[in-house]
Formats: sequence, structure tokens, C-alpha cells
Amino acid sequence: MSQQFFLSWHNINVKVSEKKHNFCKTTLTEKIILEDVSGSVESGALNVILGNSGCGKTTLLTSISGRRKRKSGSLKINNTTISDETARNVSGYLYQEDIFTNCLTVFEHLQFITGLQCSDKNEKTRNFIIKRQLSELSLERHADTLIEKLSSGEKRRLSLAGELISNPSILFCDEPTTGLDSYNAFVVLEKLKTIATLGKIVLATIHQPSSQLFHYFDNITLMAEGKIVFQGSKHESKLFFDNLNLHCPKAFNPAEFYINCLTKEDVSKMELVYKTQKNREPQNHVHFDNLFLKKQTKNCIFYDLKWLLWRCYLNTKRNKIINLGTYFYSMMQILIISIFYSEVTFSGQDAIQSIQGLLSYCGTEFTFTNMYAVIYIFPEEVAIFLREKNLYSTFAYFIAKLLSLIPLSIVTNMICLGILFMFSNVLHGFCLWLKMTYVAFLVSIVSSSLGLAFSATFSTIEHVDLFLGPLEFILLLFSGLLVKVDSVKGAFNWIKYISPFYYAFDSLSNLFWKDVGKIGECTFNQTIPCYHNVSEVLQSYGIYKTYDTVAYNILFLHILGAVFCLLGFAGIVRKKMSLSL
Ligand SMILES: Nc1ncnc2c1ncn2[C@@H]1O[C@H](COP(=O)(O)OP(=O)(O)OP(=O)(O)O)[C@@H](O)[C@H]1O
Repeated sequence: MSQQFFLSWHNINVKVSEKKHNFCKTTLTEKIILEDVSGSVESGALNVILGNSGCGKTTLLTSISGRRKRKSGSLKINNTTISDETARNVSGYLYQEDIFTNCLTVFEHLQFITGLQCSDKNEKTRNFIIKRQLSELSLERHADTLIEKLSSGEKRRLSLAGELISNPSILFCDEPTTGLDSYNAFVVLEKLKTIATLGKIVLATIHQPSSQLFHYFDNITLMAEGKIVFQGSKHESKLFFDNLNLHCPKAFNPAEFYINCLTKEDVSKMELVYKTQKNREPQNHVHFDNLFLKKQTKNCIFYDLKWLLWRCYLNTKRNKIINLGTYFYSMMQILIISIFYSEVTFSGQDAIQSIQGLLSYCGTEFTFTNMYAVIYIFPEEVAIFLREKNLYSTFAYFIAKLLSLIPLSIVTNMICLGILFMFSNVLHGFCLWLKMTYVAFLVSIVSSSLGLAFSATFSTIEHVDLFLGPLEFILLLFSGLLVKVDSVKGAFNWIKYISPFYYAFDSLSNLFWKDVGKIGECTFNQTIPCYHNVSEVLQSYGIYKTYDTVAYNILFLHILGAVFCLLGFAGIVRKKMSLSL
């Protein structure tokens, strides 16, 4: 792409509402972040935004790249107005903070991005693209290093490599050199300069650049208090400040001098001078459609799913302690419980309470383990999803997340129940084990979906705990062991239908007692209630032994799982939509 093109933005306004608490009154005030900002950048040059911290550089970058909602304003490429979606599709964005799936190697991370962004190319070509990026960003010798082991400079270069895979026509970089030593900053800036000379638009915000780095810039944009106070070439910037009688001393870093002036001088005066001098409207009238702008294409859901599942697999395999910790903890608990239950004999009336206690414990354990396995891991993963939201479809991500939970759920339930059947003296029989494992699996999926729904709705684990805690308590109350569910009439009767604990206890009890023929005889001087048959045992817990009970429970578990999944999916979509960055 050798043809020069411009990206321009016109009258961009960004405002946020802020709550102010005054004693007992809360008022909403509007905070202006960008005010009527217009400007343009051209291809083939390294364009840099400079300004003090908090002046609105990131907000400008995200707004003109279509990654942040604006109050008003438009974007144009040459003379054609473009939508935010087009701006996103034709551009790459290097974020200020690097977020990765840290357990992948450098090569695997790029393989994942290349797989999704270059689906039209075969594996050989994709590997060639990766190797070229690795070599150009001096990362070849780290190809097989885990990302968590990289230095911050290497992580920055890896993020840049990821953005360059799709060969975008426009590259936005938010502070690509911050926190880097001079060598790493130099490597990154040289790469940006090379990209620009290939005929692309490169626009970067740079925090306190050294004189050496300043030497690399072609055009600079100076920002203060949410406004652009100057835009032009390095040479023009010198003239601009000279005209204001602000002379940069020789051997002084011009970037530092300008930023100091933005702090000390009257910014509105500068803005006025700039506006009267400005004549930088792009003169290029080539229609944007005629330009060869590289667009990112959307893949089919199954293709996205394949790559997402591949990454989930590597993540689970490598993060065993984090991913499997909750499950392992649950197995240990079950093992301890089974040792105690090895002393309980199923003979006579005495064992009934112990058995119901065990079945209720199993239901509770399956629910909590799976719910919290999701809650503790998901928030971190959501941050990665939100960063990669243009890479794959939300639906594919959600399905991959659910599917990745299934193998762990099945294996854990099989092992936990296996331990109980092996060591406790109460549960016996392969068929019963198989049926209970199936129920446990369904309960696990419903609980995981509930965990997903809550994690997707709230932003922090603390918020999830705050709202889920009381709900868990109510659902647990309606499990069947604590409150006799059929004695609850009226307004609260329905609660049992949304309680995974209830379905677990009801189904496990039915499965267990179904094959028990006779209950031990009541003794003459018995102090505990005496049950004459299995139905009486179940009824005392509000459970009715009918032929269909387990089947109905299974049906309701499917419905409940589907509802929680929908809520979880809606939560993720809402998060994605409301995301300002
Ligand atoms: N969503 C938001 N809600 C409230 N204030 C916000 C929001 N986003 C940005 N701001 C405020 O807008 C101002 C500009 O923020 P921005 O991140 O664009 O600054 P910046 O120039 O990039 O700063 P830095 O160089 O420190 O990254 C800051 O005062 C910031 O607190």
C-alpha cells in the first residue's frame, strides 16, 4: 500500500457522568474528558501524541480508533466518514497494559492470534508470519518461553507482534515505550517507524520521551486539558513555540520543554493560536473504498471454538494448581468423609439420618465446588476476553468456556463418588455409582453456569460474594435437608425449583432409596422416629418416591442450566457492550 491516506477526527466530545455524594444526597455531574477535538494524521509518518498525565491521550486514542463510546464527533478516512466498527476493523491497538494467557509460550500465543486472524492461510504460511514477527521484534530466542517468564520489555514487544499479525492499515499504540529501558524503547520505536514507512498510519502516545526517541517522531500532537493545542511536524512545533515567545534551549529535550510549557503556560491561548494558524485539513480526495485497507475478517463459530478450546486445554494442563485446586480440595474432603462413613453400617433405623446427611453433603459439595471453580478463575479470564473481543465471537468464547468445564466436572464427580463407594460402608453397586455420577454431572454444570452468570454480571470477586452469598444460603435452605420443602407454601414455594441443592438431594435420595427394599424393624423402646418403609423415609424430607421423580429432576436441571447459561451469556455480552475501552 503505497498510496498516502489520512485519518481525521472531527469535533470529538467525550464526557462521563460522575456521582457526587453529599451527606445524604447523590448528584450526577458531567465530567468533560475531550472537548470538541479535531485533528488528523497521515500515513507514512510516525505520529505521536504528547501531553501531561491525565490530559486525555488514551481517551483520544480509544475514541478515534472506534474503541470508546463518544458523546459526539465523527471519523473519516480521506473524505469518507467511517463507522467505529470500520475503524476497529482496519486498525490494531496496542494497549497500555499487557494482558496475556500467561501459561502459553510466546509462539503459542502468536499461533492463537495468527490462527484466528489469518484463517485463510495454511499452517505453513501462518508459521512463516509468526517467525517473521518474532525476528523483527527480536523475540526469536524466546519463542518457546512461557509468557509469564518474559520481562516487561519482551511482553511489550510480544503485544506489538500480536497486533501486527493481521497487518493492519492503522496502528494505535498507547504508551508503547513506558516502563521500558532505552534499548527496548528503541527497538519498539524503530519497529513503529518501519511500519509507518511501509505506508501505514502509526499514532502513538508517548510518555516523557527522551531526546533520542524524539528524534524518531515525524509529526506531533500536543494535548492539554482534554484539548489539542498543537498538531504538526517537529519543525512546525518549533516555529509554533517560537511564535509564542517560548524558546526551547539548545541541548534541551524538546518533548520535555513542550510538556513543561503545557503545564506552566496559558493553554487556551495556545489553543487559540493553533486554531487560527491551522490549515491541516487533508487534501487527499481519494475515496476510502479505493484504498487497499486491510480488514479483519470474521471466522465461523466452529473455527473460533477450535482455537479457544485449544487454548483452554493448554491453560488447564499448565495451570494445574489454580485450575484443579478446588477440585482436588473437594476430593480430599470426600476422602475424609468416606473414612468416617466406613464406620456407619446400613442396618436398622439408626443409619437413615447418616445416609441422608451424606447424600445432602454430596449435593452441596458438587454445587459449591463447581460454582467456585468458575468464580475464582473467570474474572481474570474475562479481562483477556474483553481485550480480545474483536478476535473471536462472544458465543464461541462462551461455549468454549462451558465445554472446557465438562471434562473436569465428569472426572471429579466420578472420582469423588468412586471414593465414597469404595471407602464408605453405605454406598454400593456400579449402576448406582453411574446414575449418581450422571446426576452429579448435571448439578455441576448447572452450578458452573450459575457461577458464570454471577461472574459475568459483576466485575469483582468481592461483588460476586456479596450477592451470591445470601442467594446460596437461601438455595441451600431449600435443599430438602434443612427446611421440609413441601411444608413451605405460598410465596416461597417456588424457591426449591431454582435450587441445584434441592435437585441434587432429591435425585440422590431417590436413586439411593429406590433399590432399598426393607427398612430395619422398629424396636420397642426406640427414641427416634420409626419409619416402616422407604416412602416414609423420603416423605419425612419432603421427597416423594415416584417413578418419574429423577427424570423430572433431570429435565428441570437442564432447564435451569439453560437459564443460567443464558444469564451468563447476557452478562458477558453486556460487559462487552458497556466496555468503554
Ligand atoms: N471512565 C472514566 N470515568 C471517569 N474519568 C475518566 C474515565 N476515563 C478517563 N477519565 C479521566 O479522564 C482524564 C483523561 O484520562 P486519560 O486516560 O485519557 O489520560 P492520559 O492522558 O492517557 O493519562 P496517562 O498519560 O496517565 O495515561 C483523566 O483525568 C481520567 O481520570
